[in-house]
Amino acid sequence: MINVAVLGASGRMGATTCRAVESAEDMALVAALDAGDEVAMAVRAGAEVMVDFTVPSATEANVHAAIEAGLHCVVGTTGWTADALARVDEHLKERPELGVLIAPNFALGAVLAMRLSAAAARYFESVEIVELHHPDKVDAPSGTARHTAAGIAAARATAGVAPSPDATTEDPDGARGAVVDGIHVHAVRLRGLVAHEEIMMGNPGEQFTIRTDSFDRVSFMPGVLLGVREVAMHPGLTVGLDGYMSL
Ligand SMILES: NC(=O)C1=CN([C@@H]2O[C@H](COP(=O)(O)OP(=O)(O)OC[C@H]3O[C@@H](n4cnc5c(N)ncnc54)[C@H](OP(=O)(O)O)[C@@H]3O)[C@@H](O)[C@H]2O)C=CC1
Ligand SMILES: O=C(O)C1=N[C@H](C(=O)O)C[C@H](O)C1
Repeated sequence: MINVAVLGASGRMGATTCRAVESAEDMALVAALDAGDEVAMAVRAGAEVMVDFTVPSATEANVHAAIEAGLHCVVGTTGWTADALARVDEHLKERPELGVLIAPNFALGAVLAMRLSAAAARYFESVEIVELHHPDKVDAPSGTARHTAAGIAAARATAGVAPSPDATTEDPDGARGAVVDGIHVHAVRLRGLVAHEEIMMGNPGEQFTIRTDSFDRVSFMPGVLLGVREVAMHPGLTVGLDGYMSL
């Protein structure tokens, strides 16, 4: 049995994760914690793995507290900067036996969309990303869109591909969206949506679109449970669930 603590347990993802852990035959939910609770409570409850679905402003401190306490971490919360990841990496040098998985998206379709778009992007002149979410989401662009853009930008840089053509010189209202690692990212917030992403690529006379849709938060659970099962076998910091998959 793997003893699991969930941080952010009353939230949309935390509550879904608690139910998934309780339903898993090889796991026990030993602590369901929220704002105001301390990671020490998870340790006292016998947790081995902490799952974090909290808020971007809290997640880094939670992970450092968990490392200090000797817990493996599976993190779905967004808002991670390169500097924040580097600090976790550095902290883990003091506890080389621990694993930390930080994954911007646990849905299989989203993981595949990130990998496939990075593989395809070098073959197209233009690439843009549209991410679409429920209106209660606090951050934009989504963590998934940021990670997707980073992967595409790295692949295009390696292949020596020119920036996407764009003749826009007048855009006083920001209609062209955010620019993440040189890739335009457009964020839609609409009641009825859960989590969706479209990566659009274009060449003269053709378009290639990769789309992933999470219609329900249960879509993230196989990935979260995979993370919980595997994290102790992957010491150090892993960013992205694809690090635990054969892709
Ligand atoms: N990686 C993935 O696959 C996915 C990632 N996400 C990400 O997960 C995060 C959570 O999303 P979601 O569940 O929709 O958000 P919610 O707002 O529904 O849940 C966040 C929860 O965290 C709690 N919380 C806030 N601060 C702390 C803290 N310091 N310690 C413990 N708990 C805290 C909140 O409590 P209170 O309300 O009392 O403040 C709330 O219960 C977001 O960053 C989102 O982008 C979402 C879906 C999938
Ligand atoms: O807040 C959400 O809902 C989601 N957040 C993650 C993100 O920012 O990419 C993952 C998924 O898109 C759902």
